[in-house]
Amino acid sequence: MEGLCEAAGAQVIAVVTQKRPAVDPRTFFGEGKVLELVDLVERSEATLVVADRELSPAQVRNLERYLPCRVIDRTQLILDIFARRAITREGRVQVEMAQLSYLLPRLTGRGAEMSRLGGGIGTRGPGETKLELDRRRIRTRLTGLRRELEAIARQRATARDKRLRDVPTVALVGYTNAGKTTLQGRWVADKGGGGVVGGENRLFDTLDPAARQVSTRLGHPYVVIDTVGFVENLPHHLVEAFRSTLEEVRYADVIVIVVDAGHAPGAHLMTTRRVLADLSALDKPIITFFNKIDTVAERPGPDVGALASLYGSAAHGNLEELYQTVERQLELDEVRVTIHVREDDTRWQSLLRGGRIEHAETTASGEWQMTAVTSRKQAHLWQQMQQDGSEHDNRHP
Ligand SMILES: Nc1nc2c(ncn2[C@@H]2O[C@H](COP(=O)(O)OP(=O)(O)OP(=O)(O)O)[C@@H](O)[C@H]2O)c(=O)[nH]1
Ligand SMILES: [Mg+2]
Repeated sequence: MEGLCEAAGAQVIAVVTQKRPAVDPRTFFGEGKVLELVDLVERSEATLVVADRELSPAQVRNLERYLPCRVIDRTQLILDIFARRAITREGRVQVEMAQLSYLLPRLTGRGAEMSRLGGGIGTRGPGETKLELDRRRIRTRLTGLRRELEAIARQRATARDKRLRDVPTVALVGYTNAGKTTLQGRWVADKGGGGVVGGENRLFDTLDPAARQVSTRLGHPYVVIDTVGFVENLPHHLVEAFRSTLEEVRYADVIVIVVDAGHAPGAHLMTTRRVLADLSALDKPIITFFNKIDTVAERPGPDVGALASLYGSAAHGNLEELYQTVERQLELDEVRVTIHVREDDTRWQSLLRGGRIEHAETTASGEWQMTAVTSRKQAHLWQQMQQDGSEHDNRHP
């Protein structure tokens, strides 16, 4: 919560917690705690109170009656961060939809309600959102935004179809600030020759999934997709609005969960897996990658070790091992195969798409014997072709 506040540009003065069998339906916190808050706000001259749960509109109103400052909830805070970060049209449309859906049930139809919202955290709207829009106009706007988003989603699906036809995809997912964008940048630098894109040390730095192509040593291409970071209790409106963006994860061939090994790795891994479950993506090949290993004294730390044994395919900060695991999963890793072919049979050339001949000689029976290095997938296709055995089979794998 403190991280989220800082991401929204707020400075955290104090953290107040309360343990209670049930929330007070009127003021969320109990009466004594509210009075304690009033005192704290007055003494510290704080200008904002953020509740780490979703508040009802009535609870916000009642709290603001006591407190000499604005009161917002976790959802509003996250919406605000997203509004600041959204860059592309799709990102902006998604955030605005989420903001308006959040706002809609909170409007009472009286102008006074709306004019109470001044500037500052939790009130920012992207684009031409005007907070004085009434309900009907908000609904009309929502319909328009939904249409626009559908059109963008169609474009995205077309682009994705085109990409999927050609190359397999790896999606980097994980808690916000885990290091996904940085990892993608290094991947591209190590494998694709592209420049490194440095991630920013701030929450929800990436809102728009960026796809970048890399290739294996043998030249087989694949795409690494960076995605929006997860956080626990991601507001429902946001999950809905960002569904088309998150869809990218569902279409990936392999998912790499990036975990900051030095920062609540267990809790963040659970949150990430829960979001993946929501996206029905848990049945995909998943590789858990423990990142920022340099920040933990022991390597790997005891909890990281336990998590790693729980989620078998984990790699500890070793990038080469990660690339290899991913490429093996995509069947793009190198294998060595020995083949026997007649001189006039040229089908073997398809085996070498992106591969190379390591050794060749003529055998006593007049056949060629060759040792080829190629991808597992090509070798597999070659084997199938041999089994099909048709002389005229000139399909290109
Ligand atoms: N010490 C250390 N810091 C790292 C490592 N990888 C990334 N970082 C830092 O962690 C911060 C966050 O990195 P990003 O790559 O932006 O993280 P992200 O997961 O893309 O974050 P969001 O897009 O906000 O979800 C940046 O300041 C990085 O420099 C690492 O291996 N070690
Ligand atoms: Mg990022």
